[in-house]
Amino acid sequence: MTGETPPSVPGPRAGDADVPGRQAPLIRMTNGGLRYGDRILWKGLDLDVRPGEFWAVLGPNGSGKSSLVQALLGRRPLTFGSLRVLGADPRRAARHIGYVPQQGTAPAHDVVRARELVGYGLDGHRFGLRLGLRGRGAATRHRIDAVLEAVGASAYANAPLGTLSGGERQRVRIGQALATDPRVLLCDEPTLSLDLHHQRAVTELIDRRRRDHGTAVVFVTHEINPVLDLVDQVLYLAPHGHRIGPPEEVLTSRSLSALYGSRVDVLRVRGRIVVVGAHDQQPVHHPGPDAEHARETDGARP
Ligand SMILES: Nc1ncnc2c1ncn2[C@@H]1O[C@H](COP(=O)(O)OP(=O)(O)OP(=O)(O)O)[C@@H](O)[C@H]1O
Repeated sequence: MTGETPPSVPGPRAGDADVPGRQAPLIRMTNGGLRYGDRILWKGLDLDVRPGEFWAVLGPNGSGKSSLVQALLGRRPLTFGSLRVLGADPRRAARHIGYVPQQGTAPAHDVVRARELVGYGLDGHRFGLRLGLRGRGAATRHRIDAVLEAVGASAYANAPLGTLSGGERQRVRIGQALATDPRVLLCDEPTLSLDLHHQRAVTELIDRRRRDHGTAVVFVTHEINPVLDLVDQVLYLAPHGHRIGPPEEVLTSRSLSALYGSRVDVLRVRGRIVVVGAHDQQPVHHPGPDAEHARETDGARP
């Protein structure tokens, strides 16, 4: 769709060789870390996000989930380690990354019409404003219409964003993120403050994209249950380090108690996960330089 050749993906990491047929990662972070001033948000992160995978990023307020998304977008350089997206510096891969931000528009976006916002996605002007759709070719207009239809937003294509409900706006934003045919989709709490019906609609749109096109999804959320059936890997960022693995390995009482440094109970009730004692509203205090990552001490990482 973009007419550009995407940057190539990296070769195998040590250990990949014993997994025949495994696709090369679209995102590879090696020993990644981020620090603001003297505060380390996270460090020692090794991520391999492969085509079609759905990653959920969980953790309490202030644990650095959005900062991780900013790093993957190439807006926030890592303090430690290395990051390649489609085998390149993330800024070079930006054209192939779709980004769905949190609810709540910048006021400047309120007057922008839904089809204009999708148009910015097509132009690669996802993060700024451009004026009007005049001068665009018929092919572009058709593409915008097709995207709006795919996300179920045709009915309000010409409505200013400020007049749409939260759920309607999120559909349009997903359209904007999908407009360039992204190979990686970064979603920062895209369902926050949506009702259950709209949460489901939004996650279905994202899931359909990865199933139909092999787009890798990184999905930041405070609420795992609406996406639990979709998740391949969880990255849990917490006060005492981080943990990576499938939900059944990461979301356990033992694992979360280690991550929070206090007793946390994980209960499974009718297919839902209930976490008791994780103090999600408590700001993260920072691991000192000698703090071990829970996944390193736990010894249960695959
Ligand atoms: N540019 C910055 N300079 C300094 N500190 C920052 C900067 N951006 C974010 N922070 C701090 O880093 C911490 C992590 O922020 P971030 O938004 O990544 O957390 P989060 O896990 O997404 O939180 P929430 O769940 O509340 O959205 C916060 O304490 C925030 O104040």
